[in-house]
Amino acid sequence: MTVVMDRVTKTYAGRDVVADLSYALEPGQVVALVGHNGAGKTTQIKMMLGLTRPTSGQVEVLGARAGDRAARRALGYLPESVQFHLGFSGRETLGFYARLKGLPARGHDALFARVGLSDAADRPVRTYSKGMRQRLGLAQALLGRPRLLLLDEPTSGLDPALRRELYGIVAEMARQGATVLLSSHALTELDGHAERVIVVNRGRKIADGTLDELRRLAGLPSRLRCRLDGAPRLIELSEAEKPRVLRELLDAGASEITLEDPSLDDIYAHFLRSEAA
Ligand SMILES: Nc1ncnc2c1ncn2[C@@H]1O[C@H](COP(=O)(O)OP(=O)(O)OP(=O)(O)O)[C@@H](O)[C@H]1O
Repeated sequence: MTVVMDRVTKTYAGRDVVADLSYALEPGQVVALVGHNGAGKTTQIKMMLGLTRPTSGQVEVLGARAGDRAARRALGYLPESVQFHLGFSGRETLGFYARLKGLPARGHDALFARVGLSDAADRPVRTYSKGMRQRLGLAQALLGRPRLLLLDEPTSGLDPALRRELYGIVAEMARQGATVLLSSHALTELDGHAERVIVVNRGRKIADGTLDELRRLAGLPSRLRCRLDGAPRLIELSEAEKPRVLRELLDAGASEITLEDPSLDDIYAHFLRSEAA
């Protein structure tokens, strides 16, 4: 296991911002930690980094207690908002972080190429767009080929092309055996990018599984629209009813049939609702 959270609670000013939370992350997994603002995602990441200790429970990273030297060196972290020295070039910035990780300051051309910054490496960060700064942040997180990559809201504010690229890099890291944990506000954009989703609300885990499993668990109906006898029809139907209803509609001569599965936002809202109930 890359990460083991074992009955972890973190209390700030008498309030549990992470409450009795347990899960384990495996090598090669891309896992999304999904929850509203204040759900406790960053606090969990901070405990994995060893920046703060759990009030109770254990956080284990790569077989050691979170924050131990060996675990820290095998970790890559991209904070939610990256701030760099604007006067440094990209290359100087990466060199600085490499030294902090105990790596040589130079010789990171492959990393610049990987994040698409080869041509800008020697320009000051001041001249970088938001997307370019995020790429530099990602390059910093990838230094030293981490076995655990923690990305806090990595796609917020990114355009779709850059988002796709980021997910491409994430998939490649996972193929090479790294565990990637991404935190996110929304399920929607994770479709196809995270094989497992952990939904947290007010510090508690309320769902954990693949998107298909969460879809099944939520059991929300799909919406079928069609035209039957000249009139538009809208039918809500469960997964199990789909084949029968479709057959009957086709037999009855329905046309313009479209089937809309519940969106990931619907599923997310369902879990939040069921927790509040
Ligand atoms: N050092 C701290 N002292 C007191 N309260 C804190 C501290 N750090 C976080 N909190 C509180 O803990 C709760 C969880 O915060 P956290 O940053 O983990 O949430 P999050 O899910 O990452 O949210 P966001 O998406 O806004 O980053 C919030 O209510 C926050 O105000």
